[in-house]
Amino acid sequence: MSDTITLTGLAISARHGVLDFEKQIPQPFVVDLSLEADLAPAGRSDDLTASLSYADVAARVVEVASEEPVDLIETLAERIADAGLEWAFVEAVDVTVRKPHAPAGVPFTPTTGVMAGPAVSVRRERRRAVVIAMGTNLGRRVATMRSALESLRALDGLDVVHVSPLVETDPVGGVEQPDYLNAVVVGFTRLTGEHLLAELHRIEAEHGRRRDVRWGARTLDLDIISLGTPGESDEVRAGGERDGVTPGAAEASKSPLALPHPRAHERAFVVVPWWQAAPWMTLRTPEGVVALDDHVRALDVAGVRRGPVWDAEEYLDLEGGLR
Ligand SMILES: Nc1ncnc2c1ncn2[C@@H]1O[C@H](COP(=O)(O)OP(=O)(O)OP(=O)(O)O)[C@@H](O)[C@H]1O
Ligand SMILES: Nc1nc2c(c(=O)[nH]1)N=C(CO)CN2
Repeated sequence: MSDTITLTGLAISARHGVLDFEKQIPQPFVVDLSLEADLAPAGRSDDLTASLSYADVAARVVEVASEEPVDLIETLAERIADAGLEWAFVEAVDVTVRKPHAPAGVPFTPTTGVMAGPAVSVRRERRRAVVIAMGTNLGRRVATMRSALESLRALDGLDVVHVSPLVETDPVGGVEQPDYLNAVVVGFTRLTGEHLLAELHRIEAEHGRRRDVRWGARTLDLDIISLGTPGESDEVRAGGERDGVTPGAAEASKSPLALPHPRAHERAFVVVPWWQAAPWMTLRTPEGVVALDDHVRALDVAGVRRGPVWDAEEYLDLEGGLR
């Protein structure tokens, strides 16, 4: 369960309802709203810009409720949920809309502690495609990969849908080190890139990851390769601060996150297992959005070999599985 910002009992006067007079004469609506987001950065920094002001949230709900009247409280709840998800930082929204004076032909009697009248509740989650690359070249590599996969599958907010076979790969990056096992998982997530990255760092740390030599040996490396669908409105493009690499960042970002991963497209140890897991996908390269299936054919894949069998077969997509 993620962190939440909750506003309870927001009292609004508005003109929604199926009956004609309801669109003429305002009546009370009471909204409960809960926004899921990662509040740890704000909690640690005590900085409002790392969060969302509940005053802004309240104002936005009033604004949405004041727009042109609709028949159903379902529609109002849907609109409020949509407005909540417009904040990039929000991962899911729970909304309850109550109509205490609803004209139902029967009076509603307030019960202690419970507001009278009809209510609807909806939950809407952000859902974006995500590609995560895994790698290890220290310790018990297969056990580490299996355990890391279990951690990813257990991560609240991430649905793992396709898992590649393990590939064994020559180390890339110039540092003398053992061969890697690599794999790629593909799925959907409601988490923001920053939140997902924080969770990946936690999983890396739980597997003994130490950050010393860049591109050096590691027990576990988890990278976000892409978030959202390349070329679509939900694609996340963010500039990283390292190297001054800005892979087409749409806006300057305070976060160290670089998306899509600026080096993934040139790394056969990422592209080959990704293609094995989900060959129909696309990726963004410096030349634009290309089909993974075309891109893999143009890549030097000499350093990538079939790896040991792991327990991921049950998640493997058959078409994209080992060939
Ligand atoms: N898309 C991303 N996925 C993972 N980490 C990222 C991403 N963008 C930026 N980072 C940041 O990069 C930092 C360094 O990551 P890491 O130590 O895994 O680098 P590396 O694996 O040695 O090199 P590379 O980034 O080339 O794979 C991380 O602390 C993380 O904050
Ligand atoms: N073959 C291979 N080489 C690498 C890898 C990796 O996962 N596989 N990761 C690196 C830094 O992320 C550096 N080099």
